[in-house]
Formats: sequence, C-alpha cells, structure tokens
Amino acid sequence: MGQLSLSGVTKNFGPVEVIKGVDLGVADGEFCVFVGPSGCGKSTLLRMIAGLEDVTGGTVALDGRDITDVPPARREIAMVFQSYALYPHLTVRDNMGLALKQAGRPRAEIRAATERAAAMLLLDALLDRRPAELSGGQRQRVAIGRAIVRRPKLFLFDEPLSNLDAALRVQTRIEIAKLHRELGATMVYVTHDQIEAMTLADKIVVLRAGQVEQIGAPMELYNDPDNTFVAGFIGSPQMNFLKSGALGLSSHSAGIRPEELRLGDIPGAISGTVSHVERLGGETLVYVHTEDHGLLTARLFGEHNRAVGSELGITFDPARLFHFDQAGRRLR
Ligand SMILES: Nc1ncnc2c1ncn2[C@@H]1O[C@H](COP(=O)(O)OP(=O)(O)OP(=O)(O)O)[C@@H](O)[C@H]1O
Repeated sequence: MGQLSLSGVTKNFGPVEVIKGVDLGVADGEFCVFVGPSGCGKSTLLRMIAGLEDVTGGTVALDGRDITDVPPARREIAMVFQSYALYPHLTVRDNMGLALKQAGRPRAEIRAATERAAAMLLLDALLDRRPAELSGGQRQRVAIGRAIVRRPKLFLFDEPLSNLDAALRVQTRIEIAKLHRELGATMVYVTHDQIEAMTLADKIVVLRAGQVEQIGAPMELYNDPDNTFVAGFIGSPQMNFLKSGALGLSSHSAGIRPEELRLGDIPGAISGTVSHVERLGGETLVYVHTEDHGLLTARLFGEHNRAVGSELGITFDPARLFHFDQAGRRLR
C-alpha cells in the first residue's frame, strides 16, 4: 500500500509563503509527476512529503495515517536524489543494504533483498565496486536500488536524471517506467523535463508559484488545459497564442498547437515572414513572424525547405483552437 494525501499544505520560509495550500491525492501504485517553472516549489513540496522540511500548515498522510510530524526515517518513504548521495567508502552492495542493516535486519534477508534489487537494475556484476568505480548512470541505478531494498510505501524522486547525458537519460527513464510497472509502487517524481513528465506520469501536477494550476493525466493536460499557463507549459515547442480580435473571434486569446498550423501561399488566415527554420530530422520547426500575433511556431512532419525571409500564409482548422478569457481561463 502507499496512498498519499496532502491537505491544505503550506510552507513559509520566514515571511515568504512558498507553498500556498496544496491539496493532492496520489493513489496506491500511481506515478505522480510535479512540474512547473523554476522556483515554483516542486522540491520543497517533495521534501515536505519526505519529512526533510517542516510543514507550516496542513497535513501529509500516508495510507490514512497522519505523518506530518513523523521523522523521515519512520515514514516508510524512500527518496532518490539528483546527486545520488551514495557513501563513497561503501561498496554497491553495502550502499544498497545499508538501511536494512541499520534497521537490524538479518544478514540473509539483506543479502537476498540487495541481490533481488541488483538483478532488477542490472547491477549484479557491480556489487563489489565502490561508487567512484561506476558511471553516472550506474550510480543513479545504485541510488534507486537502495530505495527499492527498503520496500518503502512511497518512492520520491527529485530530478533523478538531470545529471545524466541525453542518451543515458532516455535509457534510465525507460528503466524507471519498467521498474514502476514491476514494483507497482507509488511514486512521486519532480522534473523539469517535459518528456519525462509526459512519458512517466499517470498523473501530472502543474505547479506555479506554490499553487496547483491543474492536475490530470498527461494527455488530458495536453488536450484539455484549464488555462493559458498549463496550455503554454505542457507541450514542446509550446502552444501558439493568437489574438482573437484579429481573427474576428469573441474570446480574448486563442491557443493552437504548433503541429496544427499549415503553411501555404498568401493569403492564409494569417500572413507572415519566415524568421528561422530548425530541421530536426523527422520534423521541422518553422518560426514565422506575424504582424498581429508575434512569432508563431509551426511544426511540420519531415523536411521542409522554407527560406528565411520568405512570405507565407498560415491556415488551421478553427475547431483546433483553445479559447481563453482575459484572465487566461479556458472558455469551453
Ligand atoms: N531553505 C530555504 N530558505 C528560503 N527560501 C527557500 C528555501 N528553499 C527554497 N526556498 C524558496 O522557495 C521557493 C521554492 O523553491 P523550490 O526549490 O521548491 O523550487 P523548485 O520548483 O523545486 O525549483 P527548481 O525547479 O529551480 O529546483 C523558491 O522561491 C526558493 O527560493
């Protein structure tokens, strides 16, 4: 079991309220990802769940038990840090088994649990090495293994992949997804990375300035955002925002995803000038400067040879627009 519930959680650092009343339920076995701009409070919220940071107001409960004031070691929660936090003088085996050893578990049990986790993470051959003798990716797997060995009710991850290079990030991301499937454990994960959030999460929590903007499944947030903040934050490249008035529409602004824009001859619904082209191989991003709407991004499948400076017309299916009011709230 591992059902997490936050009610009215707030956090002050001195006079500054950085978490402003968060309510959140994470079901047993769910993979929940916190995203939001730098400084919005993702890590602080995670650290409060772990017990590494005091809660100013509200409660944190795990499986119905109020753990707001329970010390970290007694919460049955394991946290994996960006920095790995391994003991350099201990072998992989001893790093992974340490929590069980400290809890006074029998040797045979520690050995079995460590070897089971090592097999899951393909660390079997490395058990007698020390952290300095491992690659960054292997160290991160040891840090994850150390969490698994404890059999916690809840796993917390604070940007665990951000120190890895691009290829290893992809590989480790897939391993974490597999691990989640195999363990069926509840996980809460903080990241900056759109793709990690979209691919790993059952549920994404979008935070902004210490408040929840929207909670939902990845494709729910992508296809049905509640406001301009979520619409602009989820999706890369980000959604284009058009001035409704210039299009003869009654909303305040209208959002459209880059993949929904078609580029053709003048006149289109909007005309503009190509200001930059990025060829990514499988797709091309064309940045178009427009008088009425500023810079728009079109995402085209395959390769396109649009010359910088050329003029073109942009069209789209009006049914694909998201409409917003002046305060940025979605008009449905
Ligand atoms: N110990 C502290 N004392 C005072 N202010 C703090 C402390 N820790 C964090 N803050 C502030 O709280 C806010 C939230 O910080 P937090 O690290 O949780 O954000 P974050 O969303 O994880 O950011 P990032 O993505 O950049 O890691 C920030 O404004 C930060 O400056």
